[in-house]
Amino acid sequence: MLAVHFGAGNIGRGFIGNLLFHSGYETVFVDVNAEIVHLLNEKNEYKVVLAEPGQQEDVIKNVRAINSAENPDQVIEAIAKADLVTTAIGPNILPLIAGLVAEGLRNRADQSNRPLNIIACENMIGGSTLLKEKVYEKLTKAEMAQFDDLFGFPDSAVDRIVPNQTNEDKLMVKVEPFYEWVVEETKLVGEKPDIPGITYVQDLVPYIERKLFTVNTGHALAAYFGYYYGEEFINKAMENPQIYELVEGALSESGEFLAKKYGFNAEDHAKYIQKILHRFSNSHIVDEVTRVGRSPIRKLGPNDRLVSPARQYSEVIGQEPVNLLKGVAAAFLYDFQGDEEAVKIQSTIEGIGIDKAIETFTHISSESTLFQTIIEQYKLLKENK
Ligand SMILES: NC(=O)c1ccc[n+]([C@@H]2O[C@H](COP(=O)([O-])OP(=O)(O)OC[C@H]3O[C@@H](n4cnc5c(N)ncnc54)[C@H](O)[C@@H]3O)[C@@H](O)[C@H]2O)c1
Ligand SMILES: O=P(O)(O)OC[C@@H](O)[C@@H](O)[C@H](O)[C@H](O)CO
Repeated sequence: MLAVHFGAGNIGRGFIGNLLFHSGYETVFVDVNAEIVHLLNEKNEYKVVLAEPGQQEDVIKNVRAINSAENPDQVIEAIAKADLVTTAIGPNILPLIAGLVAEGLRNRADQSNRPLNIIACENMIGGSTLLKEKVYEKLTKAEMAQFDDLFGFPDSAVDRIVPNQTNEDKLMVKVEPFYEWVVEETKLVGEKPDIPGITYVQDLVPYIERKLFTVNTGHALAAYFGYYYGEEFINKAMENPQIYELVEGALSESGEFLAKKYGFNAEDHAKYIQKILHRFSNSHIVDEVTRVGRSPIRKLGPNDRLVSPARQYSEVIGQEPVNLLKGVAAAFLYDFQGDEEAVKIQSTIEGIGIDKAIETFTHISSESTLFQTIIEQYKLLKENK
């Protein structure tokens, strides 16, 4: 069985490639990082190490790679032969691979009627759905009908903390022991991929909201407040009682609306939150606040981990969240110069002021009380910096 996976980065090698190997797949990674592509083709294997006492090592074999910037034709050929296509490249990159995916699927449909599933494993609501939309923008009406029959784009939620790697062995990936991969069964075509480790569900929305608005919401607060208080790493930030309290407070707020909206058992959700706080504090993982806080424009988007739970909390619970809005305010103070989006937010604030910047990035109306609280919190944090 052949899997084509876009993105041989942290989660691609550290999680998806790992599960694919143990499920019997040969994996072809598609990436634009020439060094990683070269090394994967030279070694055809890499190590995954568990970040825990004992540091258990796993060797992932049967892998190779294609540089899509240099050899797009090889990617098109690989998609024609694949039994599964997955991605872990980042939400902002999905539109950029749509043309190549469309070409690959078109070429495949010309040769056979074999169905194929394309699963985006990104931290966003509706990642595969977005990729499908972008692929369909490249198609004729007749091709769309043909693709509807042949190709499935089930959404998914993936959870495993994989920090940026600083190992001498450039292919090796250190990962946390925990993992979860949930895939929407109803949008699959053909046979269900037999991958132990995937949980298939009928409706993905509760699962992706639970993951994004707990793991990633808490992570974002730890990153933005960690940065604010001068911490370099997430586990160190979690040692600061002020940050811990803010993160735990935000998770209890998002948990309140999630439990009410989806009927989650409150006790189980409280355990889920405690487990996540424990994962953030893992001393065997060195995870920079700047990785976790990366792309703040994306993270401040109306459907992402800060604004969506804040808005939904106020709608479902009927009150304003405190900690979630502090998280939004802290993101507006994130001025890391190595992050293009952070630089853009700061120059926008300078250019049009914080009020207009909040409206621009969060789409929260300046009429709303949420908006006023974000401004107040932003000013307080700025004054006390
Ligand atoms: N790292 C984690 O803890 C984690 C966990 C769950 C989900 N995710 C999600 O997985 C996705 C990837 O995150 P990551 O941490 O692995 O990032 P990463 O930067 O380590 O990996 C992304 C990879 O995509 C490659 N890439 C960039 N443009 C490309 C293109 N046009 N075609 C092919 N490859 C391209 C990059 O070279 C890189 O190797 C993101 O959506 C992230 O939110 C990450
Ligand atoms: O990947 P991002 O930028 O959406 O979010 C950063 C981290 O919160 C994220 O990568 C987590 O480590 C991951 O989602 C854990 O499953």
